Amino acid sequence: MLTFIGLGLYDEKDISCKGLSAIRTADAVFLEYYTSRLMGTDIPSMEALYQKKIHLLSREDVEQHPDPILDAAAVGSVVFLTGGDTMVSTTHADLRIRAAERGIPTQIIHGASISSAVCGLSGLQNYRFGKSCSLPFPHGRWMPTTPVEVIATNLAQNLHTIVYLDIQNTRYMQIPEAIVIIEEIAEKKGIEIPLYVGIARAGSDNPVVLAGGADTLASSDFGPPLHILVVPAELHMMEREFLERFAGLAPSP
Ligand SMILES: C[S@@+](CC[C@H](N)C(=O)[O-])C[C@H]1O[C@@H](n2cnc3c(N)ncnc32)[C@H](O)[C@@H]1O
Repeated sequence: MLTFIGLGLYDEKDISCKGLSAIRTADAVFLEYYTSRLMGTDIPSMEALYQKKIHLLSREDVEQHPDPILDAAAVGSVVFLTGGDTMVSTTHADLRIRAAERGIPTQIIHGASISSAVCGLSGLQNYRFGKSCSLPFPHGRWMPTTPVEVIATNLAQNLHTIVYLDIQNTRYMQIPEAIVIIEEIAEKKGIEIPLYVGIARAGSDNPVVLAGGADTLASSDFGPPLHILVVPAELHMMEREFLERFAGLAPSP
């Protein structure tokens, strides 16, 4: 049996009771820590709560050499852990399909996801979101243009956009840096982005949520990662009021 478990958003205590008991009774525990991370904890604290040794997996382990995970799941009970919810903005559907091809039973135990936390913390209504995008770190002079194209397409259809920010080993893209990159590309393409919402440390006791223009957010201190950005479409009345009350948006004249 291969059980995919979402760990939730911030620390080891965000896991569901169902997820915790599946880990405690598992024969092997694998953790994928490259798509997202629980910044309020560390692996020794997770192992202490789970009462299990964690095997840390790289992207190559999961996407190119998953056989050790599948071999273990063919003969015992294996749990595969991911930050957030396990199938949201990840490629783990592929691993579930590979398990099914080998006749290995699978199940999912869900965790809280940043994609729904964004709606709760910003007041932006979930049914008004278009396609989301990821902003990678630039390589030398190369800058990714796709995220800005996704934002422009969504804005044209009056839809909000989630922008996931890159994680590379222990380097985490932060909101001010992301805005500088997006604004540089948007300017070259003649696209104007009137408003951003930046969210830091969703799921912690002190999340920061700020709404404003590029200059305001690029010069704001959001504190430690993880960070995420939303580019809102035209705001509905209640969305505007929520952002004014909870995210420092300047009241409209
Ligand atoms: C590729 S997505 C994976 C989403 C995850 N599977 C989930 O359901 O939450 C990871 C990105 O989401 C954002 N993110 C995840 N957790 C976050 C948190 N607690 N606070 C702010 N941003 C977060 C960061 O931009 C991070 O790089």
